[in-house]
Amino acid sequence: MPQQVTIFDTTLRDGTQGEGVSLTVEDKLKIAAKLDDLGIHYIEGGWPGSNGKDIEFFKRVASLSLKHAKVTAFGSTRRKGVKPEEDGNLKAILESGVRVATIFGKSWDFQVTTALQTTLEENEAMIYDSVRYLKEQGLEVIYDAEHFFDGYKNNRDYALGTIRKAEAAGADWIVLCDTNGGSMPGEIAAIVADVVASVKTPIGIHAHNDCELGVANSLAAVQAGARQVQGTFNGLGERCGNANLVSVIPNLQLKLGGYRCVSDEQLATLTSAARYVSEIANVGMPVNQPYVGSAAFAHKGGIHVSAVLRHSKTYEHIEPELVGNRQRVLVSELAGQSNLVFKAQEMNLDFDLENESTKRLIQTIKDMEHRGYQFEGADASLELLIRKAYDKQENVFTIESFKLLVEKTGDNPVASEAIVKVKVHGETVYTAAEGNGPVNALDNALRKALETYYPDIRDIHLTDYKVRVINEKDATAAKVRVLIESSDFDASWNTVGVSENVIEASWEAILDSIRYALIGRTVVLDNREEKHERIGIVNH
Ligand SMILES: CC(=O)SCCNC(=O)CCNC(=O)[C@H](O)C(C)(C)COP(=O)(O)OP(=O)(O)OC[C@H]1O[C@@H](n2cnc3c(N)ncnc32)[C@H](O)[C@@H]1OP(=O)(O)O
Ligand SMILES: CC(=O)C(=O)O
Repeated sequence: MPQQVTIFDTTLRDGTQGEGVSLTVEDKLKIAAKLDDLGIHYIEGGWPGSNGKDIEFFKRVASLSLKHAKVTAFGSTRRKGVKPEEDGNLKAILESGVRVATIFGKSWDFQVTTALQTTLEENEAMIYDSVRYLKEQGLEVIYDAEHFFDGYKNNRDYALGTIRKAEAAGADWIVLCDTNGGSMPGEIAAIVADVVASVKTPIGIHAHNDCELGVANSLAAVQAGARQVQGTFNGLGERCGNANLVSVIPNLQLKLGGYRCVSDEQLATLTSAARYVSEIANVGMPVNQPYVGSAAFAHKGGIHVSAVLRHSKTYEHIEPELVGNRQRVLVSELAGQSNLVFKAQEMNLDFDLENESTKRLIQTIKDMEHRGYQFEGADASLELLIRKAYDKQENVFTIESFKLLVEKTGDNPVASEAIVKVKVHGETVYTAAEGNGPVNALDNALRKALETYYPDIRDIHLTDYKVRVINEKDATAAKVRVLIESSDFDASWNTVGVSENVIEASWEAILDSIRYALIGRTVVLDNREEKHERIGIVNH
């Protein structure tokens, strides 16, 4: 039977102590519901003694009717010299209506005398009284032993004495915190093993990531006998963050063997849950985030791709689907034929990959990347290149010319106007449009020219625009790479343009975006609708 490890998520409390993280009550509720779906056992919703937002969260969270998770409110032990029943923090926890309280107290003698500015005995009494009081009120109590590892290293007897007070008062869990994140896995393992042998209460671990060991230290603690892991999603948290549960969970369940945190079905939603939290928290996830990042199973080197297509195990440590991720192949100057085979299959393109065009296409891609293009983030431009190489391009329009007028008069904002001359289905169309900048004006003028023929174009929007200088040493004469993301109601796609002129680079990316979007769209000619089939497509 696998050993159950309890997962305690503190994204909504410790995670919000991370720089740049600020969650509204709605954000917190959405994240709580997602964590519950994933099978997280405890969700620490916030510190009701700290602010009104957290008080509101606890009022509203009951309406979520969570299926798995217990919601817990955080707070400190009673203030020095204050009775627990008169302590504001403890009162706020009780008033929040939770059935589980998580309170932290000091384990490090130095912290007691320096930060709390009280005596070692009063600190022990603060811990005992607070846990006892909450237990008497009928709550489950998780006791977080702040700075436990630093305290243990400085004064083992005192540190152990503080958690014995929590145990004597009836704590349900004692969680050892590496609050400053400075401990090494070997130290964590040895100290946890000593604690597990010294107290009867189940032990947990709360590790911070200051030495990039939050996950490693959590695993070491579990192997030494801890049965609860506290952490946050995507490692959000103060300074360098907390142990990243998104890595802790699959490591425990898929790697260490013998541990279980959530069901296999729930584990298969890990990637979408991590991405959801990243979206709601508005904190981007690194593409190379283990297990769930978009590059976690992305292969770029031709040799790797060739092997992975023969068997994914050659370059993948797990099947990505176990955590809800997927294999990807990137096409770049490091690509070989295998990268294109994969891409063509992924894009459902039907052409003979054995012919000479494939080799020429790879060379074209390598030459273009040398000139500054980057296709790994521009799948739509890549698809157009592949189609062109195999003569499977739908040339729905050609640009004859464009003109731009950028004018600044007096204190007025700069005005931009574009005129484009486009040949579409044999007809020449002139259009003019204004925009909030020259690129926007061009985009608007092109759409205006095409929308009579392709009414769907109104649903397409430019959703992201990035410019990168690619040979900085030439200053204003440097080349720029423009990456554009566009979307409609169903999908989003990325295109690239490169030039020494930012407008030309943008124009190239816009044209690719619109050309890609119009593949297979319905065209209106003489008030008749004609459905254009996507050519070169295999239907599976
Ligand atoms: C390791 C952790 O992550 S702990 C969590 C840290 N997170 C936060 O602090 C976020 C929320 N905090 C807050 O909103 C505020 O700090 C509050 C409301 C809790 C307290 O605000 P204030 O009353 O203005 O106190 P302030 O923040 O300046 O100082 C902390 C006080 O808490 C006391 N304190 C610190 N730890 C503890 C503890 N474990 N038990 C009891 N008291 C404690 C300090 O001694 C100090 O009190 P003192 O000045 O009487 O000595
Ligand atoms: C309790 C807590 O958040 C810490 O010690 O890091």
